[in-house]
Amino acid sequence: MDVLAIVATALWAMLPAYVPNNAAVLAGGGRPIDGGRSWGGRRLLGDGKTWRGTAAGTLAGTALALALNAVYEPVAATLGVVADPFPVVAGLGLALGAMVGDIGASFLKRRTGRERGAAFPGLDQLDFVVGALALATLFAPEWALATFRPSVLVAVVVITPLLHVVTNGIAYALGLKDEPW
Ligand SMILES: CC(C)=CCC/C(C)=C/CC/C(C)=C/CC/C(C)=C/COC[C@@H](COP(=O)(O)O)OC/C=C(\C)CC/C=C(\C)CC/C=C(\C)CCC=C(C)C
Ligand SMILES: Nc1ccn([C@@H]2O[C@H](COP(=O)(O)OP(=O)(O)OP(=O)(O)O)[C@@H](O)[C@H]2O)c(=O)n1
Ligand SMILES: [Mg+2]
Repeated sequence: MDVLAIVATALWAMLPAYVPNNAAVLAGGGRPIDGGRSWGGRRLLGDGKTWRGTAAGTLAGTALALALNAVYEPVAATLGVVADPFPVVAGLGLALGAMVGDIGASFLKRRTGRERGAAFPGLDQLDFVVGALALATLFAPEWALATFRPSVLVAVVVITPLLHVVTNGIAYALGLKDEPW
């Protein structure tokens, strides 16, 4: 695979894991998943992880995977994407995994004394990637292992932090987030 095909495949395959983060920001808020509970004097997760945001993110990512399948032939082939269409369980795994990874990162951030919204460079950019790849591999092992070959994984790990910084900057500029990370 040439570099362009590797990058296009990484972006294409990760879209159902990227968009949940955006959807959660747009639809987030409401009752926190941890119900306000604390552990060791600090919140379990914090008010940044809500049921509505998690549900919206999971739905948006899964729906996007199915939408991408609908345009798979003309778009993926043109972009040089080397991946099979998303099995619905792969879309679900990517989307739910992104949310679970982000929730896990919030748990760790609270345990290390970071308040809600505090930056944790590296973790903030890759938490949802770990969750998405883990759940996609769990739910759809054949598709995930065939799609996320080593070269594509390297592209995901390199590109995602850049995308995360840019889109968080856009969200902050648009007033959608209180901090640009
Ligand atoms: C191109 C297609 C098919 C879909 C793109 C769908 C889409 C919604 C793009 C919007 C990206 C954007 C500019 C959003 C800004 C506004 C917003 C709602 C931001 C809020 O989210 C910020 C942040 C929150 O995450 P956090 O909780 O962890 O802090 O979101 C994190 C961002 C990412 C995880 C990465 C986002 C990247 C994308 C949404 C995809 C970018 C799309 C491409 C690079 C093109 C796809 C290329 C190919 C070859 C398919
Ligand atoms: N499962 C989720 C994830 C995100 N969000 C919404 O998206 C915003 C941005 O998400 P993120 O940056 O991950 O949360 P933070 O507020 O920074 O909280 P934390 O410090 O726990 O990351 C959150 O404030 C929240 O409004 C949500 O409601 N539910
Ligand atoms: Mg944050």
